[in-house]
Amino acid sequence: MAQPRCFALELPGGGLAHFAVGAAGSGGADPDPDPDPRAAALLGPPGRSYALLVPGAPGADLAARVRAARLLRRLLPALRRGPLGRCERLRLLGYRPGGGGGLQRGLLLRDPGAGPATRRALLALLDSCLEAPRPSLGEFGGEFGGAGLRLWQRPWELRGGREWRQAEPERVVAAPEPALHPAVPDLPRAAVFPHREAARAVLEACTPFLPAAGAVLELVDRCPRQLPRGPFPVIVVEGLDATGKTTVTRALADALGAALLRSPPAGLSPWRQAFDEEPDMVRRAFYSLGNYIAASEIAAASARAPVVVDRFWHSTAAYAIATEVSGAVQHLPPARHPIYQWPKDLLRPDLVVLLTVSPEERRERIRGRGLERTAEEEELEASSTFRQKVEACYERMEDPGCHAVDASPSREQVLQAVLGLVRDRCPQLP
Ligand SMILES: Nc1ncnc2c1ncn2[C@@H]1O[C@H](COP(=O)(O)OP(=O)(O)O)[C@@H](O)[C@H]1O
Ligand SMILES: Nc1ccn([C@@H]2O[C@H](COP(=O)(O)OP(=O)(O)O)[C@@H](O)[C@H]2O)c(=O)n1
Repeated sequence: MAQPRCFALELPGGGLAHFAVGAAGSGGADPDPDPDPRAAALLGPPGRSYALLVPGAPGADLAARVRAARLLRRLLPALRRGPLGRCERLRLLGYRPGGGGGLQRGLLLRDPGAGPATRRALLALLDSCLEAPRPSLGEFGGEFGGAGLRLWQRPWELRGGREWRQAEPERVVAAPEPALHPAVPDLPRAAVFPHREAARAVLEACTPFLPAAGAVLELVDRCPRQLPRGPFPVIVVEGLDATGKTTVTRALADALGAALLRSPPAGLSPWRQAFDEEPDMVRRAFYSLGNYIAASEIAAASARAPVVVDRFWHSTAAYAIATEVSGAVQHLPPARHPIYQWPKDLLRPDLVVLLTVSPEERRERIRGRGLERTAEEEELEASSTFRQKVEACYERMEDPGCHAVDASPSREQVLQAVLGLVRDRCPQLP
């Protein structure tokens, strides 16, 4: 019997509901336990739901994983148009219990009207995906019977390469919530790269279709792997957008007579937008390599003076984990998990300051700054769950950890608080 396919469905408001399709998910005493009622409410009548998933690829096949990630990103605009635009979209992750077989990333589309137009639009979307592998499409349904609501899923299959038919229904049953979020084992390959080579390999796989990848690889390959850093301290300032990083780093650099650097470094600015439009896996590889290029500049500068850095590896890791791990804070990898460990081949700062302000103060400062916001900043604004996950990841970082500083007071008070921390933690400062 094929192993059950399990799914993690991100619920409105940030929870997660797990269910299985095919063989009984739990394998427990009752062969057909009904799924989590929160999932059942989103899968069963009166509306109609569809699972649109991009096939996973084994970890080693980077080109296939990049292709799959780009395919899903390419589908998103079409999912906001016509009948599909009227559907509720919820993040859906397909996985095998115990790992293996590659994660399937995608969406659950909930059509409240349960009309045929949605199904037609989805099959037309699949027809437009000419390159292999195509996304998979499963349609959910259910019947009320003596034992209550019985849910099933029927995959759509292309018969003879030209006719879409529905396969036999498979039961939707309960599945136990795994100890770790199903995306966590994949993080070191997909988003939080443990060393330069892991990030480099992703951009290498992009060079056939993304010229910017070749340009960034050229820059990072000029950076020596062994970095003789100087005697002066390296201080990183981290925090959510609009917490005051730019303001604090400038004032701190002035006060210390320090060099002021940032990651990604200015030299990567010509390609940043191109990567921000790529899927998360590619985007995170870009920012990871940006950290290695910035490290080269930091090492050189630390021979001459203290160095202050605006964002570094903690930004890359915190945003990557908070993005990849669906659900809420409780679904993140627990504190002490290795994913929060600083990469062994990346220059390690002497102090990391984490600026924190209340959501209200942050909103006020964003308004005051008046600049347009990136999609990620919009997400931070729209989703308190995402923001809480980023903050929780920052707090779980280790070796070095982040030292939180309340950045709500006046600019001068915040600067004095940071200077006090620097003097405590960087005794080598002249
Ligand atoms: N301590 C502070 N009190 C009030 N406003 C501040 C303070 N620090 C920064 N700001 C303002 O908040 C906005 C965001 O600050 P900025 O330094 O750009 O944050 P970040 O670099 O973290 O996005 C700017 O308009 C800045 O002038
Ligand atoms: N070292 C870094 C810096 C930024 N980033 C990503 O880039 C986003 C915005 O960076 P930014 O420099 O524009 O943010 P601000 O400093 O303008 O607030 C962050 O939220 C991260 O997702 C990263 O992953 N790693």
